[in-house]
Amino acid sequence: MVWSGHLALGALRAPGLGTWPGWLRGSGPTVLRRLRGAAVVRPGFLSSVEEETLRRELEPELRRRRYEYDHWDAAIHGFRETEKSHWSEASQAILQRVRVAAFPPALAQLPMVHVLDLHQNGYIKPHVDSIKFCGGIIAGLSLLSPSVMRLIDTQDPQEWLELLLEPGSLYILRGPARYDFSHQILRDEESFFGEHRVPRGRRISVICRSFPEGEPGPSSR
Ligand SMILES: O=C(O)CCC(=O)C(=O)O
Ligand SMILES: [Fe+2]
Ligand SMILES: [Mn+2]
Repeated sequence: MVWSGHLALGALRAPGLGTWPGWLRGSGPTVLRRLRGAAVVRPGFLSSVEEETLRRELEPELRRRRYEYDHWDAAIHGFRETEKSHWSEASQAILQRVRVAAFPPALAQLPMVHVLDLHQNGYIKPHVDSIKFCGGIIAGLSLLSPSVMRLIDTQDPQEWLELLLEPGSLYILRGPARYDFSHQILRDEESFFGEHRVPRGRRISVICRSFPEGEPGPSSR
């Protein structure tokens, strides 16, 4: 049995089941309890002006690169990416909002922001971010296309949670959602949230991460 929010007809955004909002659906009450506060989606985190600000800043940098398909063992297929440290003032203000929303004030964060452009036929296979390069918190903005992120318990594949990521949404993975579950972005053919088809177009994500634990943090942050 699948526990989920109840989707309004014709709309992806949905009222929740109890205290669980409709942009999360999972295999059962256990997974919902375990990941409460650990896997978070905030739909409409960005205003349409903010979305456009990020898109316009990123588009010229991304367009210079080619989509990559040929890494047979890589988690991500059909993508181009960049690590970006210099941002316009308007974008810095947006990223600052993300940092405040996702990270406790004292936690060291990676200064470079990861920008990932997934082609409409691109997808991300299940993986857990390497603890060498990423600390305990991952926070991602989604632009352009909706998508479904699926989390699966690495010890028990029957336990899963799906996040509906609309353009302008912010997701946060921490604690068990970051370490005990793999995450993936479904390819277009498999992109459903419950019975609702979520057509996958090109998607840009802007991802902030905390500093790897046990690594010396950057001195001036
Ligand atoms: O595109 C995203 O939101 C997630 C990307 C991801 O999982 C990664 O780069 O490790
Ligand atoms: Fe990842
Ligand atoms: Mn990556």
